[in-house]
Amino acid sequence: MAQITLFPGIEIQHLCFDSRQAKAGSVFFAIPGTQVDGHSFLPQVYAQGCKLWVVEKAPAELPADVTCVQVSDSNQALAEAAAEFYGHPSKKLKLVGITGTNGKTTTVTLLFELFKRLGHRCGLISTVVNKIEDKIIPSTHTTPDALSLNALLADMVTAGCSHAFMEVSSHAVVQKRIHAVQFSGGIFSNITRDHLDFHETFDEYIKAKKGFFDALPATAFALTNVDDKRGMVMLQNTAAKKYGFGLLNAADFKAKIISNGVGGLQLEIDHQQVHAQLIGTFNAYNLLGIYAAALLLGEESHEVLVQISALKTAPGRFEQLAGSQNKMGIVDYAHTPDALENVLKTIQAIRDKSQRIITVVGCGGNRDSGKRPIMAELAAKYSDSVVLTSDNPRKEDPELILDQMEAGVPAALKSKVHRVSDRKEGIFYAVRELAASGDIILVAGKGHENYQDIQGVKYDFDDKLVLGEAFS
Ligand SMILES: CC(=O)N[C@H]1[C@@H](OP(=O)(O)OP(=O)(O)OC[C@H]2O[C@@H](n3ccc(=O)[nH]c3=O)[C@H](O)[C@@H]2O)O[C@H](CO)[C@@H](O)[C@@H]1O[C@H](C)C(=O)N[C@@H](C)C(=O)N[C@H](CCC(=O)O)C(=O)O
Ligand SMILES: Nc1ncnc2c1ncn2[C@@H]1O[C@H](COP(=O)(O)OP(=O)(O)OP(=O)(O)O)[C@@H](O)[C@H]1O
Ligand SMILES: N[C@H](CCC[C@H](N)C(=O)O)C(=O)O
Ligand SMILES: [Mg+2]
Repeated sequence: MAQITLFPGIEIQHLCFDSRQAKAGSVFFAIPGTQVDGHSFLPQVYAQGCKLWVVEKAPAELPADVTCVQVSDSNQALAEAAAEFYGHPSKKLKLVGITGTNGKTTTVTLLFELFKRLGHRCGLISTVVNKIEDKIIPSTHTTPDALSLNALLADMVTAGCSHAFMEVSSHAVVQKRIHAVQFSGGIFSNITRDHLDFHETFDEYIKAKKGFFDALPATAFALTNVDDKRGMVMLQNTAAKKYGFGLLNAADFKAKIISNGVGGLQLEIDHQQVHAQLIGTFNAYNLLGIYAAALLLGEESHEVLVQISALKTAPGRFEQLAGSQNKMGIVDYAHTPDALENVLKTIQAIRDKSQRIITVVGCGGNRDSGKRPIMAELAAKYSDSVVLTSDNPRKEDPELILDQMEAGVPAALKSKVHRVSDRKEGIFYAVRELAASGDIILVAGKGHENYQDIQGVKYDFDDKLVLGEAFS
């Protein structure tokens, strides 16, 4: 029980924004959503005994025993109430958020593992999993809704955590999921096309990410990738202390790649050499980003580098699987054109030239359709053979998604491309029919995911398990 500013003098037992959870003692926030309008459930919540409402639009008839507060933005009101209800847990933690198209999960996972190694009690909020120290809490979103987020942060405080690392998605900024959450630091990884189904234009998508930095307090640090074209723009209006990291341009934190191979990356950071187990130039950025964040949080440079060398890749991110006949499998979450290009370039750079690259890739349904032809073209450009297949078709027809992908493949590359809409059959075809001894099979797009969403039903599916089966 707690009091919140919206309802002075009333003891609140519970906050909710889903009518199905409303009961006596709850405050119900009516939110206009993308599918339905939360205001249409007001009669239902009343019938369930919930008489404290927060609305954007005043109801035509208000029962006499209901206290209704009208606000201009229910999402924002919910975020403020959630922070109050849970006692502003973010202020009791060193909370660092990261935004960007790619690298968020990798960065927060590495930061969480690094800070545990440095002796701190930590929390993690990510696409793959949420954690309070070693306790696992399943993740449903990259960034949880404001209520779940504040509840999770409060549990971290109760568990004695000093630090928490979380992903900040562009959806979360727009829907105010992080409004009223106080960050000690913000990191920007990069921005390339994605989610244009939701944001409509690339400018809107950039604006959403920038909104995270605009809202940081002066006490926080804002750390940006200066090698990204939009890196400086992100920090233009922030009150936070500004820092940059990069491999190419002048920056507060700089790194040089000494070597990049199957065994990992050899980097020079701050005139010190460090060997990391992660592979690829994009991971050099992720590693430099976490090094910079660690120093900005007060950690000692040498100790940080010692611990960085022990870090392993995040689940489903460039995970390697050895197969029969020396075939090598790589499972990676590349589901954007930029990520796919980076991963394929990395494989090209580290492979032995006799090894051919066979890529299995699809594009999710009910998501940005503009990336489909681009991803198929990139797959064909950088691979010796490609199997276009399904990746969470959701409510769309998988064959139509494949038609859109195939349309992006230039005529000269068409002979490399095969089409097998069933993902399991696609992986088997790549491993058993297309790959020869020693070849590399990249299975891209689903990484850690353990389901395939077809028509709203989530069927068990794990790229790593299927790949293992195909190898056996
Ligand atoms: C597009 C989007 O972000 N949608 C999120 C949004 O839902 P919505 O606006 O569609 O809500 P809605 O279904 O129209 O309902 C409107 C309101 O009515 C309420 N309602 C609904 C039904 C009912 O019976 N009673 C009731 O009260 C709902 O609780 C809601 O408050 O608010 C919901 C509650 O917080 C989220 O679960 C939902 O995430 C959906 C499932 C989703 O797929 N989101 C993805 C796109 C997402 O958020 N992705 C990002 C980024 C991913 C990445 O790049 O990593 C993420 O952070 O995960
Ligand atoms: N710094 C980076 N720059 C570009 N690509 C990257 C970077 N880090 C990882 N990738 C690629 O992007 C994929 C997704 O990485 P990761 O899961 O860390 O990103 P994310 O931002 O959390 O994605 P999502 O928005 O789906 O949660 C990886 O599997 C890899 O292919
Ligand atoms: N967070 C991203 C993940 C996409 C992963 C891919 N497997 C897909 O389902 O499209 C999204 O929801 O758009
Ligand atoms: Mg993520």
